Amino acid sequence: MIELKNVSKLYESNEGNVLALNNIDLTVEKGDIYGIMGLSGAGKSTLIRCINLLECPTSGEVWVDNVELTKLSSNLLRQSRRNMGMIFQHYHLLTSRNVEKNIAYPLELNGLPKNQIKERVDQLLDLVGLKEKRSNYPSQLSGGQRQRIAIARALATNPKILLSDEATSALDPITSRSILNLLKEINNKLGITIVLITHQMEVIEQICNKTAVLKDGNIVEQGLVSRVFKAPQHPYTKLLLGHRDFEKHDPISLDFFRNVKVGGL
Ligand SMILES: Nc1ncnc2c1ncn2[C@@H]1O[C@H](COP(=O)(O)OP(=O)(O)OP(=O)(O)O)[C@@H](O)[C@H]1O
Repeated sequence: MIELKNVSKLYESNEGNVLALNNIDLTVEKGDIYGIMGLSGAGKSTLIRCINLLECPTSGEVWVDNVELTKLSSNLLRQSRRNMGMIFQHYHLLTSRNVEKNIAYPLELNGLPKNQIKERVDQLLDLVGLKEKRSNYPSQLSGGQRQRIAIARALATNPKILLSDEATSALDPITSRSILNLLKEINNKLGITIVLITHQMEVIEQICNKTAVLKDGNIVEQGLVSRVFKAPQHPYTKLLLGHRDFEKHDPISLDFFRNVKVGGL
């Protein structure tokens, strides 16, 4: 279980301060696929990076499986992070290593013997359906294949939690769907809890069971996806979902809508 308690993040700089997260309370239960949605600048990346403390909250507590990460020494934090894999919009694969070596990388860092690394890499290649690409380099793969390898690498150390930072945003709709299906399969088969951030409401609808809507660093609504999508309570959620329906059902009008300045409507 992941719990954020009263988490705030203030970025301070000479250009001015930005309160990216404002008193966030969030609980993700074991086995959830929890989707955090919001527009650009809402604070999504900051929030997901606070879960594994890639970003340190200015105040508040982060708990994972009853351990308060915000209190851990850097050594213990490093160990705790092994329980959390992460995938990114632009994959972050190592270009000088082939597929096999990319997946093996975290296992090498953990000092696993070579024969066990090979066995684990084989299992993971099987899971993501890319056995035949084991000798290829990232530059020789499509975006969808790169993301599959990034997922395999993120799962190499058997994490209990997978964090997904806009993992399908750079992909076409069909490839995006296949990656989301893979994430769902991983959640089902391996019981891995997934937290994802996205600005695409269809991603939430396709695989998440719970969601939170983030606006200007505040969670304005959270709950079961089935409830939030059917009966949104907050005006901002209604606006986001209303726009999605508009996009889905009326693409011709949308072209017009895109060209109209909001202030001029
Ligand atoms: N390192 C930083 N220093 C200062 N301000 C930052 C920093 N990182 C993010 N911010 C600001 O914090 C706010 C939230 O940013 P964040 O990247 O978390 O939003 P986001 O919802 O992930 O946006 P996007 O979808 O565009 O990636 C923004 O106003 C951003 O400019």
